Amino acid sequence: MHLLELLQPSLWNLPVYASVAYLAITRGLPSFYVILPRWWNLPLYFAVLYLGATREQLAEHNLYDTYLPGERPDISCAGINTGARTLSGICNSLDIPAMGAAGARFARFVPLNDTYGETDTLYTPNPRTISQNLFKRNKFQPATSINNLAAAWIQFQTHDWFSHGPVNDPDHLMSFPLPENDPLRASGETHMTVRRTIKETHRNRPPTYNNINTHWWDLSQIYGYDEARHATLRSFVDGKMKVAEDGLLPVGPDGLDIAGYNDNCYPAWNDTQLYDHARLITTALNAKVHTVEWTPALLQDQILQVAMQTNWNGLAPKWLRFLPNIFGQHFAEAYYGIMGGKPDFAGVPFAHSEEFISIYRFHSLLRDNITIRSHMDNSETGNTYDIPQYTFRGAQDVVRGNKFSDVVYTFGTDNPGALILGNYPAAMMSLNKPGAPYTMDMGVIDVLRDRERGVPRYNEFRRLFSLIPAKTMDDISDDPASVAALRAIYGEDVESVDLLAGSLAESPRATGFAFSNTQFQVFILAASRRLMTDRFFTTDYTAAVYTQEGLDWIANSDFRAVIGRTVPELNASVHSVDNAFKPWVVS
Ligand code: HEM
Repeated sequence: MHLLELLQPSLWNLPVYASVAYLAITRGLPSFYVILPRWWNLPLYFAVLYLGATREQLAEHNLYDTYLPGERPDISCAGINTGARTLSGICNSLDIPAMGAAGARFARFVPLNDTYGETDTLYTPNPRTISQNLFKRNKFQPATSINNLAAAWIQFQTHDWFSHGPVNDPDHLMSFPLPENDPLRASGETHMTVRRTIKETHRNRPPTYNNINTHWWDLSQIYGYDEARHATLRSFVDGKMKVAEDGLLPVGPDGLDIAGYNDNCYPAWNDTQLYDHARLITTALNAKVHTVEWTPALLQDQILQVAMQTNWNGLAPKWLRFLPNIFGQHFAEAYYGIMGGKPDFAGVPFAHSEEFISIYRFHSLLRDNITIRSHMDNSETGNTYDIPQYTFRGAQDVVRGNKFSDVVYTFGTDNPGALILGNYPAAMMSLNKPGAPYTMDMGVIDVLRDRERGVPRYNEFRRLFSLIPAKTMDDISDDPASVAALRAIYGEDVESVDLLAGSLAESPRATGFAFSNTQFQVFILAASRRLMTDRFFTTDYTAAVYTQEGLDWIANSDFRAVIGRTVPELNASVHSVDNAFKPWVVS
């Protein structure tokens, strides 16, 4: 039996302070690390320290490189402008130039031996039953603490961080029988088939998967990550990206957006210099908005507010920042903030991981429909879009068929869906993606991808992330209906609960948290790491590289300012809240 399981019954019930004392003693005081259920009940600064200690613990136990020594491509940075982000992400690290580049393998946050894809259990329990009986939304349940911009924002970020590629493997399929009572059987279908993810296989170790995007937080979803694509995005005048005549993103022949950016105050600079600096500055501002605004909106707790501000700005007040650091790297990260500090790889090259992707399976955020309302008086304009109408090429109809200010206002005042069981939009379960060979049940696909890629199921995942595993279904959730729903699928077999199912069911959650504590554990590790490992957020976060104007621009902007600048009509609405991702006060 695992040590954590032995501890569980007493820990779950003991008051939190007794748990701290008990675990500090049993684990040995020097590490200061304790696994705390309900850590959010700790006093503010104790909780922040606890999160810091957790991050160190996770960095020690949960980082696994998928490259063996000598396997990374040998790349030279000679002749490359290392003062700017490269398109493909090479030469961010000057020591390991191929680190984090487009096409590099995903890393893992769990030991490699635990990452063999599932075989015997791949279709058990039946993914379609999980999708239809456990995930599917009957009635929309809103996440009332955030607005729909928060949902749009996170999909935008994930498209920067990772992609397994637009096309899956046509030669390797996953296929399983539809449940007996499945409505699809009425049309003669007996099985559901999904293409496998394209992978690399290796002798005597698990397969690996490649990120076709760069791993760096570099806005590659806007700027592109290969020459051919990039050439179509740039205007090559004054460092600007292309925008359409109406000021919106240009549209490609496939009916999908192409991205853009503007602004210029250095007239002597050529197009490339302007472009390189604009990209650095915009990218850092994007990272700041995510760190100190999006995250505290999703995780509305004062502890997170302080923790995320600490990541970006550090705990030290301005007038005490001159003090030299005599305590080392970890102290510096907390005292001065990560930005502009020394890089910290925790001994493992940076890459996003499969486990990181899995915790962002947030499709339940999506609304069944978007009803556009006027930013002038909140009245409905008469245009409503359901999921098939607002996704893929349909997004153009929403953005171009309405006043842009009304669209952004609607997103600012609508809630997305809550990340709980029974709230996954039904339309996402019969999704027709342009070019895809079959209709997709995204609930099925979310489950199958994790099983296929060897992301551990919920309970094992918790163990591997130093969390106390559930002993019975009742330990997963305080909500009897959620527990009953899990039992109806998984019986008493708590080990078979899928990661997404357990995460959506999990409660209690930290005060104000939109997602589970299990997902949050991954978040603690990944959110800091993508800043700490990036040269342009650490060593080279300087006026010499960014310009002082650039650093000031980042320091003085927030997402409300970005929206107010871009859509001035919304300046008042967006400033009706202290965080642009919280529901705006209606006009
Ligand atoms: C606008 C509506 C959306 C549509 C149409 C959509 C569609 C898709 C599709 C087609 C896939 C790939 C399926 C496959 O593996 O074969 C996918 C994957 C994924 N989606 Fe969405 N999605 C949407 C919104 C979101 C949102 C709001 C999030 C929030 C974070 C999200 C997170 C993810 C993640 C994490 C993956 C896995 C990516 C990977 O395996 O590389 N999606 N989605």
